[in-house]
Amino acid sequence: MSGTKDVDWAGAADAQEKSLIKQVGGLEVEDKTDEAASAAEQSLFQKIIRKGLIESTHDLEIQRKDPKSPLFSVKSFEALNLKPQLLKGVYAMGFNAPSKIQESALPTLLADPPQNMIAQSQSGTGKTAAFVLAMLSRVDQSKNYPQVLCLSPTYELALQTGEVALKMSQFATDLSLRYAVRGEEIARGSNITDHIIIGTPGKVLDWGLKFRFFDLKKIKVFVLDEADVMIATQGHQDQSIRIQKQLSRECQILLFSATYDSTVMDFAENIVPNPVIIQLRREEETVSNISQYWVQCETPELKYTSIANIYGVITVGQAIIFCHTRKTASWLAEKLTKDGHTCALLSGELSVGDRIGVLDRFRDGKEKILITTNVLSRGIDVEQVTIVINYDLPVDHTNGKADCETYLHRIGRTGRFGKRGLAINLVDGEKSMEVLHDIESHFGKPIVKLDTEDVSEIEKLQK
Ligand SMILES: Nc1ncnc2c1ncn2[C@@H]1O[C@H](COP(=O)(O)OP(=O)(O)OP(=O)(O)O)[C@@H](O)[C@H]1O
Repeated sequence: MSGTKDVDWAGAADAQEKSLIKQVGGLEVEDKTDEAASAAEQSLFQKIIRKGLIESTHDLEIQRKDPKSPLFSVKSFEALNLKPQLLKGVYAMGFNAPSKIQESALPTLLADPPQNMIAQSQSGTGKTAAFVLAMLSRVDQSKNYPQVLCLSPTYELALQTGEVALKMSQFATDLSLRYAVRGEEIARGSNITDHIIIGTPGKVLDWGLKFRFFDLKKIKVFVLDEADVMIATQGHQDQSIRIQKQLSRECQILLFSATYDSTVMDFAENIVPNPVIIQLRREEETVSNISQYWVQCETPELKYTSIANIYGVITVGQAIIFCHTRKTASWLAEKLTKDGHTCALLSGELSVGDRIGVLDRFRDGKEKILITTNVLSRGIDVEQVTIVINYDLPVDHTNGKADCETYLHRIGRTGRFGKRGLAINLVDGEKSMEVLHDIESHFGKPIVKLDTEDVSEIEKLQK
């Protein structure tokens, strides 16, 4: 899948540069965190930057409503009795064997009589591929009306799912798909003849209920994708429920989510009657292979000096620096660039396409330092990052307390795949010292003080 080719990176950098010059008048830190990237944008960004399947060694938890029904899982796609064209499509996508969640979900997804399902596993574990395969398998091509309906939270996410469906059905040429998203129009009084509809809740409601372009009662499979993102959008929850109420009692209802908090669960149980629930626990991340340090520096200037000192002494592969606000991030990028470092700046005001462009350049090693706000702490996977610097420690913006989960996500960007990584935290006062102590006691691993004025101390970092 592309998404990077149209990116005008230089243009984006120029635009950032201009806004940076406009914005940055002094050193005072703007009290605005970078929350601009919505849940849907984050999800899209992660999907696009992901290079493949995230393998998990963690166990699945499966709850069945019917304890008598045997639970089985498959180790191969052949065992699923798929239509030959679909099996061919799956292999053409480079899938050799089902992923962990697919092993257990697919037999249930394809079972007869159909069963409802709620499935949760972290982003990238193969959920989309699983439900798309179920969607495609249930279509009866001899009937020219919509039989499968998939709701996505946004236009872009709907298109992503559609692309997977198109690839997987590349050999099933008589299967057709239609997007129900903004910009797609149909003449009044028409009937949709495509087998599959993928769309956003508002448009689907219009097409199905208001204009009756298709019959919701004839839908055999109803998929709610990215339920966690869906409920984060005002109105989507109600629209989804209104659609669900129109479906026949036999319709198979499937709900997928990357997270599993109580709001998602409440929504899921409200909309999916009598489901099989499959959960893949998130891989525990640890800080065990990351050396953590902290540096006392009371002012932004001193924070800058300590970064410069570290760079002056040791050879750093690639680094990510996390700031609390866009303004600080812009200021730091400008200052480091002036001092001859090649830096990239990534923050929430960039479009998803521009963010991908910045990240691609960093991955290719065109810049050695990536400065960012929280936008990036999840989902990025750059193998060569050897050092993470918390220019500002992560705090929960609602109460100002240590945000340990974000800390783990941030420093988890280094020391991946068992390699040793380095995390340096800049502490600029009592408040951030408190935050540091909270993080230290949360993970139960010491964060060691580092004097960046002392060359021999910095040299030790490399050993
Ligand atoms: N069985 C498989 N073998 C190899 N690669 C796979 C397999 N299933 C999915 N993939 C690939 O792994 C990546 C992640 O899969 P997918 O998008 O289905 O995950 P997801 O759990 O739906 O993620 P999200 O929650 O972000 O929607 C994709 O690039 C997909 O092509």
